[in-house]
Amino acid sequence: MLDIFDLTEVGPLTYSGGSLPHFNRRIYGGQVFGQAIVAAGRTVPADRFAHSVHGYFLRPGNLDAALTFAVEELHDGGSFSARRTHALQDGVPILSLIASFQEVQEGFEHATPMPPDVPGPEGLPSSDAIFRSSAEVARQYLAPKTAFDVRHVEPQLYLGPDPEPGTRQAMWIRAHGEMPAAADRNLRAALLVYACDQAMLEPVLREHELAWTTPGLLMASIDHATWWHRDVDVTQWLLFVQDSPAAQGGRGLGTARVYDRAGHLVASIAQEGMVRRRRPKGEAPPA
Ligand SMILES: CCCCCCCCCCCCCCCC(=O)SCCNC(=O)CCNC(=O)[C@H](O)C(C)(C)COP(=O)(O)OP(=O)(O)OC[C@H]1O[C@@H](n2cnc3c(N)ncnc32)[C@H](O)[C@@H]1OP(=O)(O)O
Repeated sequence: MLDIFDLTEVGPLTYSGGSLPHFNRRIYGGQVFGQAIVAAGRTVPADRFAHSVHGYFLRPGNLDAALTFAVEELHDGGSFSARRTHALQDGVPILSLIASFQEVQEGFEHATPMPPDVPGPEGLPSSDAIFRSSAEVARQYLAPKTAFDVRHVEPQLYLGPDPEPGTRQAMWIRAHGEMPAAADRNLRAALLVYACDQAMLEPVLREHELAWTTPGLLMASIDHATWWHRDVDVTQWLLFVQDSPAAQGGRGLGTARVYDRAGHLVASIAQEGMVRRRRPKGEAPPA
C-alpha cells in the first residue's frame, strides 16, 4: 500500500501514482484522496504539516488509466500554506481538493474526551477473521491482502445488517505492518484518510439496516473533510467514534472523531456519500 503513495515527480508541481486493485472496479476513494494530499505536501516547506483538507470526488476513477496529480500553489503565509490538487485521468479531474498546512505552534487547547465505556480492540472480532471465513465474498470484494485490521464494537456490516439499527458506531482500526522510519507526517496524515474511507458511511448503512453486501446498494463517496489535530500513526490502534447526523435524497453524512490509544483526539472527519437503492431494471428515471 505504501508504494502507491510514493509518487513520481513528472513535471513542475505534477506527480503520477499507481492504483491498488479495488472490488467495485473504480479507484478506492481513500487512495486517490490520500495521494492528492501527499502531492500537495511535497510542495510546501518541510516544517508545514496538513491540518485540514476539503475535497470532492467528481468522477469514478478508472483502475487502468494513468493517474496524475496537478498541484496549484494557492498561498504561502507566515505559518500556513494552502494548495489545490486535481487528480486527473485522461485530462479530466476525478478529484479536486484544497489542503492547508501549518507549522507546529503552541495555542489554546481543548478536545472532546474519548468516551469512557468503549471496549478495547483486543477482545473484539477482527475483520481479517471475518474476511477469511467467507472466501467467496472476500474474493469478490477484497484484494488478497487488506492493509488494515478493523474491529467494530457493534456488529460488523460486511455480511449482513445490524439487527439493532442505529446511527452510531465505534470502531478500532490499525494498519498491518510497520511504517518506514523515513515516513513523514504528511504521509501519516494521508494514511488516515486512506483508512477511513472504508467506514465513514457505515453509520448510514447501520441505521437503514443495510450491509456492504446488500444487493442493489449504490454507494460512492461524494465529498470529504478531515481536520488533523495532532500527528497520527495508523500503525497504532485508533478508535473511530462515528455518527450519521442525516441521510436524505440519496445522500448520507458520516462523521468521526478519531482517538489514539492514549485518548488524544487526533482528528475529526466528515464525509458525505451517495447511498441509494439501485432502480429496478426497466424503471425509468424520474422525468
Ligand atoms: C468478506 C466480506 C466482505 C464484504 C465487503 C467488504 C467491504 C469493505 C468495505 C469497503 C468500503 C469501500 C468504500 C469505498 C468508497 C469509495 O471508495 S467510493 C469511490 C470514490 N468516490 C467516487 O468514485 C465517486 C465519484 N463521483 C461520482 O461517481 C459522481 O460524481 C456521482 C457521485 C455518482 C454523481 O454523479 P452523477 O452523474 O450526478 O450521478 P447520478 O446521475 O446521480 O447517478 C449515479 C447513479 O445513481 C443512479 N440514480 C440516479 N438517480 C437515482 C434515484 N433517484 N434512485 C436510484 N438510483 C438513482 C444512476 O442511475 C446512477 O447509477 P449507475 O449508472 O452508476 O449504476
